Amino acid sequence: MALKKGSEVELTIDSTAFKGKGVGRIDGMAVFVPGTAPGDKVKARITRKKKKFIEAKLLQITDPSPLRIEPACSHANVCGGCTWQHLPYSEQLIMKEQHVRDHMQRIAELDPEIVQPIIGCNHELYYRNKMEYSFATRRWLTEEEINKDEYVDDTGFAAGLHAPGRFDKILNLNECHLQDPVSFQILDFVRNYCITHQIPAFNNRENTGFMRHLVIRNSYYTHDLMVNLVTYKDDPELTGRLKDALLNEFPQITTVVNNVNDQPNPTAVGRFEHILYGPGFIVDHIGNHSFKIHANAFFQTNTHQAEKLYKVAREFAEPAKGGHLFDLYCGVGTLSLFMADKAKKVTGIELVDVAVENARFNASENGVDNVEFVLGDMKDTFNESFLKKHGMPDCVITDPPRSGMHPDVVEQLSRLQTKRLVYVSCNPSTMARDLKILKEFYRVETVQPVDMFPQTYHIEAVAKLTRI
Ligand SMILES: C[S@@+](CC[C@H](N)C(=O)[O-])C[C@H]1O[C@@H](n2cnc3c(N)ncnc32)[C@H](O)[C@@H]1O
Repeated sequence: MALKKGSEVELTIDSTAFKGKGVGRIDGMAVFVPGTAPGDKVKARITRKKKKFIEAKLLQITDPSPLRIEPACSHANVCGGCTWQHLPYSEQLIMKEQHVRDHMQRIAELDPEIVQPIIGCNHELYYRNKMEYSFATRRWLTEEEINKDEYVDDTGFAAGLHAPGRFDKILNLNECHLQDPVSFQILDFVRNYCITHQIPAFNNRENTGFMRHLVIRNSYYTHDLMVNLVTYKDDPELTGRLKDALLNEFPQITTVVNNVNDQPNPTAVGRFEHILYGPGFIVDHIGNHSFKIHANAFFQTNTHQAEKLYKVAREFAEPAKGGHLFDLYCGVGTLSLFMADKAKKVTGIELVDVAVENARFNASENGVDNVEFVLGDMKDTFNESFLKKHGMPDCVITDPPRSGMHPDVVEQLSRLQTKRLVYVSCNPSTMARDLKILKEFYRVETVQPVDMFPQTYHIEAVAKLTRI
């Protein structure tokens, strides 16, 4: 069989790779086919051929895997939000655990046996406390729509989620099952309001238009509900009218904010923010503590499961009892407060100023006085003079973003004389990359996968390291 770009191939999918793609083999060569399940027999077209692997696009499932189930959502096969809805949750968990094992073995070169059985989530749908929807003037057309004979309108106003791997195309959502149902109702209302009142979506090619994103945050325990309108221009009259319409339709909304991002970058974080209604933040709980969360501050998106994750981190940090704990990449101080009662002192570092403000407020609001939070970029802040000023830690918890830790931070941790390091990560590949370096200085004792994101390939994991 000719294995070159454009060739059609037939194969059986036997496993999944990280990022959710199905993997089959032709002549011993791994072929990655997105949208497939182990056991599927498929026809696919080669889109990329590298020395060690091939990427292919699914053309047809000729014999579906017995594992397949009917997805809950009609967008499941084309949406970038959930890519594993065609698999039962029990299978998703098996695959996620295996991915963590594979990463520890292949990238970190660790014994995969250190990976513990995964901790699953009780809620398979509607588990998110935050959704970030986007608007666009052009909507993503599925192949089926493109191949239809009649004309398909792809202009106008689309509101929804990105098509997989595409930042310029938005899948116009008719349903979504990741956050409380009110979240999609608000999206649908804003879309209809904008179309009726001729408020244009942002056009990311020409940098024109108005509506960029809609971010909805709801708290799991207090039922606070925040709507964040992210716009390209600052137009208080227009956003004021939209806010009034929203409050009229959804009286349960507790706060409305407007982030104005007048720069080309696609982020939902504005250059500045207006509070249009309510306090400008929501309050949620993890464990015994309550947390004030502003629109642009990080908060674990699965509140219920975050408590399980933090319990693992707390158990792994055990030797810190009575000692000094560092909470690197601390966000709004959630882990710091979760650990504070067992430490003499906790020092957190965080890049985002409003998150640090929230962290300080959260500490005082919860009556916790043995924590301090430092604003700064980890790679510049976490240095010798920081250690001189704040003292040596007995235990360090690090919870970096998806990209993992900056090499300078890994190097600093390698030098640090701390007994225990607890690494919390939402990306096993960058965690494995960092562990490969850290294992020269620390024994990686155990890795605990915790599923925070059902229906997706994403997986959180916590590693326990002890200084050699
Ligand atoms: C995965 S979150 C973890 C937050 C917190 N531990 C929690 O559980 O809510 C990562 C945090 O790192 C912060 N961050 C990202 N890059 C950073 C950097 N270079 N220096 C310091 N903090 C950073 C983000 O703003 C975010 O709050």
